[in-house]
Amino acid sequence: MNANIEDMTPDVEAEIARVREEVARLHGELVRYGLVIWTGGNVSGRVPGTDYFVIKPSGVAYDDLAPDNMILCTLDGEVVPGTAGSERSPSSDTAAHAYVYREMPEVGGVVHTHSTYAVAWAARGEEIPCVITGMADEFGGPIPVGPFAVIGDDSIGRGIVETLRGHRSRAVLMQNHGPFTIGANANDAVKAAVMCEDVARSVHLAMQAGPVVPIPQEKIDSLYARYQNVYGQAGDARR
Ligand SMILES: O=C(CO)[C@@H](O)[C@@H](O)COP(=O)(O)O
Repeated sequence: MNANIEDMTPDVEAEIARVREEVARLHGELVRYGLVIWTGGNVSGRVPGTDYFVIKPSGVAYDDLAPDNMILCTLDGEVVPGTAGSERSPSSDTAAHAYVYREMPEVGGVVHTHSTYAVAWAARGEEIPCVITGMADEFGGPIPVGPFAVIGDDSIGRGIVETLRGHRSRAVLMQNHGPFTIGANANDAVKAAVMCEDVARSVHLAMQAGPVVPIPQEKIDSLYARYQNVYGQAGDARR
């Protein structure tokens, strides 16, 4: 894997700069939607057409995140030396994000949060059943639970990939930990994190008051197909 900054073309440098800006800015969306407490969450974005991704430094306050302190990594999860931000330690979940990018080439963004309701489902090790139309739209079925995995190596990444590969859901609740989401790009993965917490909260509240009503599978399928293919504006990127 080429990690030599001297070999980067101006086009690659421009893409890295774009992804640095996007990833830094999207951490603000985690705060805006109330998905993170203190520094407990991270966003990364693949640099399209390269073997790099950008992720935040570990344990740095969200207010202090900026394009130049985002960290450029190879798909092996190694920091690219000599690049902006490389003097800092990358996110604790860097190996997990790297594993997902290596194993799922269609994924362009990965997000992790400790959002309250999704973490509560993860603590119970219980998947979120698909009982509201907004969930059928976005996730096409239940949000599954992934295995318990230690933090710091690629165990979490392996759990994410084994749970989400071939699954409609772009969110997984890693047991006893919390949600990880994937997307076509970092913005798409942040959207999945926002929607995951929203449905985790709604379904949790519904279940406190009594049994929930299942949606027939064929209705879930048609809601999912409509939302993925028709919803929004004709010119919009669907994913
Ligand atoms: O989940 C954990 C640790 O439990 C981490 O992802 C979270 O605290 C964020 O860590 P980073 O600041 O990204 O290193």
